[in-house]
Amino acid sequence: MKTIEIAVGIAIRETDSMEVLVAQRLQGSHLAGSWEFPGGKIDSGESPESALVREFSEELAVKPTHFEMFTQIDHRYPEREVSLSFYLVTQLDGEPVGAEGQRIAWVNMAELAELDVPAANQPIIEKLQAYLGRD
Ligand SMILES: Nc1nc2c([nH]c(=O)n2[C@@H]2O[C@H](COP(=O)(O)OP(=O)(O)OP(=O)(O)O)[C@@H](O)[C@H]2O)c(=O)[nH]1
Ligand SMILES: [Mg+2]
Repeated sequence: MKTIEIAVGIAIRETDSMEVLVAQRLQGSHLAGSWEFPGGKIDSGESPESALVREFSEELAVKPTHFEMFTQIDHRYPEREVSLSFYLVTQLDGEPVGAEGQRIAWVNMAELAELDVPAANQPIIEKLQAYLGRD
């Protein structure tokens, strides 16, 4: 099975607690209805960082201006194999919207733990909770 390379951004902001930005996958897409971190497929010849910036523009109409590598994992779903590069996005130019009609939300770590997420994301979320604190 051919592995699909994906760039994903975990946008972080601090209000009363640490919050991250999640988006609900659209009907008709892989893992429809689950709450993902925005991102998508890296085009051939494209760098992961360029893909991250492009996907944030397409999906959220914002520009990540500060980001760093967080972690990388490979995951095999029954129907496809993905290689996911997760970035921590600490600064955005603009206010994110669901530019493709998807629901988006800023959630704290407790709220994130309650969401239905892609199976590949579970270890990432645990790492994020350890990194940001649980509340
Ligand atoms: N964006 C994103 N994709 C994820 C996450 N976790 C995870 O397993 N994936 C999987 O990685 C793949 C991402 O592809 P995508 O559908 O977002 O790709 P895309 O934005 O380029 O859309 P497209 O299919 O319309 O070209 C999907 O199979 C998705 O299920 C995540 O947190 N964010
Ligand atoms: Mg996408």
